[in-house]
Amino acid sequence: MYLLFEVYLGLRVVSSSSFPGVYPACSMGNGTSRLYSALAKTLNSSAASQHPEYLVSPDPEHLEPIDPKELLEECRAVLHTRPPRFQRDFVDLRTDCPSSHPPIRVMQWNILAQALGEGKDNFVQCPVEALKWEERKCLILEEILAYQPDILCLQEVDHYFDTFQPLLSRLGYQGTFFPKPWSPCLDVEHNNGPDGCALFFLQNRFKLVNSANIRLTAMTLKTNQVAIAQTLECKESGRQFCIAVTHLKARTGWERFRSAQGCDLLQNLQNITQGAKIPLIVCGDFNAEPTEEVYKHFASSSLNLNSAYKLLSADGQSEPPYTTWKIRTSGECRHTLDYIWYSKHALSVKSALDLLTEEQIGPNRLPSFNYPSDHLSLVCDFSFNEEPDGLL
Ligand SMILES: NC(=O)C1=CN([C@@H]2O[C@H](COP(=O)(O)OP(=O)(O)OC[C@H]3O[C@@H](n4cnc5c(N)ncnc54)[C@H](OP(=O)(O)O)[C@@H]3O)[C@@H](O)[C@H]2O)C=CC1
Ligand SMILES: [Mg+2]
Repeated sequence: MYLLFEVYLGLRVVSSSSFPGVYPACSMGNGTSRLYSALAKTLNSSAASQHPEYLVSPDPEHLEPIDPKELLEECRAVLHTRPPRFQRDFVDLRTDCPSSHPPIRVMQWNILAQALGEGKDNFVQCPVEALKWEERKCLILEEILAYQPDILCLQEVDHYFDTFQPLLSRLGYQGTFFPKPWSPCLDVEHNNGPDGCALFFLQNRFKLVNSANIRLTAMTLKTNQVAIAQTLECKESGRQFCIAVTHLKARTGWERFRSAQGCDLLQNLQNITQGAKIPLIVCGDFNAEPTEEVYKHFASSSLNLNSAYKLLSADGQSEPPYTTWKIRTSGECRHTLDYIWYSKHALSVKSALDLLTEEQIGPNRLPSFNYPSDHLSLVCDFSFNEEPDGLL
């Protein structure tokens, strides 16, 4: 017990990237570490903004494995006064491509930075008690443990080194974090450090071949938005693929900026996949509806990408009606902003997790006592097409 309440500190590890214009990846592993504290409640979170603990990572050799069931039980004990989890089902998208290898389950999720949720987002219908980190982190972990993704692509992570990295590494994941250069979290009093993108994969399923932290540019200018791209090799099949996570610039009026960031990301992914010779999965909060230019760039790219969640629609051509739904002072915001793009010739989507219904979300929308983020998680099971037709 008390798995949730252990906190680790360690040393920063930097590995080099072979891709031009991209930053070296700050990946966990190979560091020195020490067990730091027993109770998370003793964590002085404001200290994280004075000392860059978010740049350090622990030594996995010192981490005891956790039984996921034990962690889930612990989460449920913390959440016992809350309403039960929403039921969401996987929709079978039967393809004619039987695969001899187990599917690759990918989760895309903007988990809502704690500092932004409490200090900046203005969720006027969400009680502050629903946002308490000690409980909200359990709702996030419960969601991850419920679906057990092989790969986890997260945005707005501002509790990487004190929560997700130590716990997920003990569940068998290898993680990488790339904070935003000027995270708005840092403007919030008692923040826990910058937010950023995080990418986790199960070490027993994949071997890391290459990792790149990318600071996105727009019209050649460096921006505040980032991406992580990793080439992984499946241990079962020996096949390689590239997985990327990003969080593009938010807000209306920034459509051309997002479009430029998308072009930069596509260019980086072209280089990394050698012109899509390696199959690609791109997860992200694009902060863009399907009508926006950046969406169209991805849909028409020479990387031959399709958006997985379109497959849930009757004709396979329409994105879901929403992936985020919240009420701010400015009013109700219901948008489709989150996507899982994949190489449509090399990969098949075997199933996808259905979204929450309007009834489940409820009149006060998200986040809520039942659901920890204003964005829904997206989860897909992918398989490699057995006989790629040569056009990835
Ligand atoms: N110190 C410095 O010199 C600099 C500081 N900064 C800081 O960074 C901030 C901007 O960073 P940037 O990366 O461009 O931020 P973004 O505009 O991309 O938004 C940051 C976050 O705000 C959320 N958000 C979106 N819409 C709203 C809204 N209407 N109200 C409240 N929150 C919203 C987004 O969530 P979601 O994606 O879920 O919609 C996102 O995570 C500045 O406000 C400043 O604090 C930036 C540059 C320099
Ligand atoms: Mg947000």
